[in-house]
Amino acid sequence: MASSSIYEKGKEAMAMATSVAATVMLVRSLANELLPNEARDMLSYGLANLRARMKWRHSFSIEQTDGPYSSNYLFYHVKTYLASRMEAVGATNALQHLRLSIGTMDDEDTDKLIVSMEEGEEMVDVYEGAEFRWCLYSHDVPDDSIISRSLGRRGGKLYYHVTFHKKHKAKALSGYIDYIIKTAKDIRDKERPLTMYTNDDSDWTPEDFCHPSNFATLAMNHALKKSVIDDLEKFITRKAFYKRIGKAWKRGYLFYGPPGTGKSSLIAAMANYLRFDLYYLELTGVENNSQLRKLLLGMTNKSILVIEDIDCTIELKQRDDNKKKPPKSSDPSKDEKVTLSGLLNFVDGLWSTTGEERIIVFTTNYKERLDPALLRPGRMDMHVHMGYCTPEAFRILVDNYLSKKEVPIDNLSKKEVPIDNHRTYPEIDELLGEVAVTPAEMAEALLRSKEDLDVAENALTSKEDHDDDKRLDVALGKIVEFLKSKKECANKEEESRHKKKMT
Ligand SMILES: Nc1ncnc2c1ncn2[C@@H]1O[C@H](COP(=O)(O)OP(=O)(O)OP(=O)(O)O)[C@@H](O)[C@H]1O
Repeated sequence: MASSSIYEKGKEAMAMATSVAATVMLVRSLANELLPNEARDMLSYGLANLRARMKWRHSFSIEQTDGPYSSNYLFYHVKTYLASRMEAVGATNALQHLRLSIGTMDDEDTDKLIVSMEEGEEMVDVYEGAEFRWCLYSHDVPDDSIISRSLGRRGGKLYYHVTFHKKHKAKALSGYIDYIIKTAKDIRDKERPLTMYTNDDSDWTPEDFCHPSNFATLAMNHALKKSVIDDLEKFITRKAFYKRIGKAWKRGYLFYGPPGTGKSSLIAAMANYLRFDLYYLELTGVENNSQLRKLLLGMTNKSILVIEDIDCTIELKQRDDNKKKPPKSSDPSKDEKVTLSGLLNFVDGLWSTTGEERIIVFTTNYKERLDPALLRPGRMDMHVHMGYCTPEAFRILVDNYLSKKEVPIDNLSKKEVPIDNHRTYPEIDELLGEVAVTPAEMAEALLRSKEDLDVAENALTSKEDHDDDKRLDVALGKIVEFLKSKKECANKEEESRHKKKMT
């Protein structure tokens, strides 16, 4: 009985489903026959739109106000972030597929070309697998428009509207916005001009820092350069680690080597790479610990403290030797003379309370003259030897000074083609093994031969005379001559030293 009743109900349901399906098909074919094409298109567009609205249901806006930058903080961070996303896709792609445009920044004091979103344009950004649809609107949309009605009247000039799937609401409000702010801050940090400070008694004097040195142009062995970059990278990403182990978030470097080997250039490259300001501390000019304390506290975070030529600060070494003598005043921190090891202890104490990243760099031409206390583990984390010009470093200098050919890397920038090989290289490599030439001397020789070439080329008229290979032959030929004459001088000096010894 029961089974026959289930069978009957199943039959009824089948009949009902068949009739509904038949009705739907009938309505669809009637609609297809009776409705004009435009109406059919509108219907399907409306349905698609409705489906999209259901899917992209959640949204919010970030608006620009008439106030200063600080009150537009989030708006400009979003602007910077979206511009970088567009640049990441490539300007041409962006123009074609996302309808984005290239314009000048109108809200900041710069005429730098940037890719930015224009009013009414739309772009999709993907964060951790979630899609976020961004659009830029202006408050001038009429009050009765769909946008105004759905979003409410906007008080500012422009606003970004972002739409996303409802399931990504939590991700949008926490992770995504934080990510946008962090990315934009990093970009702005990179674009921020750097400052170099020097000390005058107990005050810092600022100056614009625009040293062109960077890791690409720095002539040093690749493996050593990479180890410095890796160390910096590791350091700046380890805030939590330093906090956990209760140590000041600082890193100490000692750069040593003969004059002209690039110690100052390496410091400049580090500052440009990290976008850190530089504080050049002239220790001999600091009277006592209270002045030193004031200077150290006056430093901003994300900065590099540089103390150059510490081997020359003999006075400080003597102070170190005499430091066992008791201070005159009852408050030792006030008039006690500054010493190198005292400085390091001071730095440790003061910087451990700031919780921000700081770097300290010492340079010396004579590492062997340094107080062993300075060299012991834990004082300077990395010792970097800057040496005489090697064949590897020489090739970097040749690229810096003589490379002329350029190839486009994208639509906005070009890269110079490296000069990987030349018939003079084996001879030059051999000579570099025999004579000690600093990168500074080599850079000067390359500059001289480039200038000579430029003068000679300006006097030429025929096209073939500008041949790049011939240019290189002449320039590198001069470098061979320069190295040979250096070798001759060195041999003569050696001979006369030898003669003096014999007599
Ligand atoms: N390794 C290098 N790579 C590129 N250029 C270099 C290098 N070393 C020196 N130069 C060139 O020589 C100039 C002087 O070098 P720099 O001041 O960096 O050397 P230094 O080792 O700091 O010298 P010093 O000990 O006398 O202060 C630089 O401005 C740069 O043009």
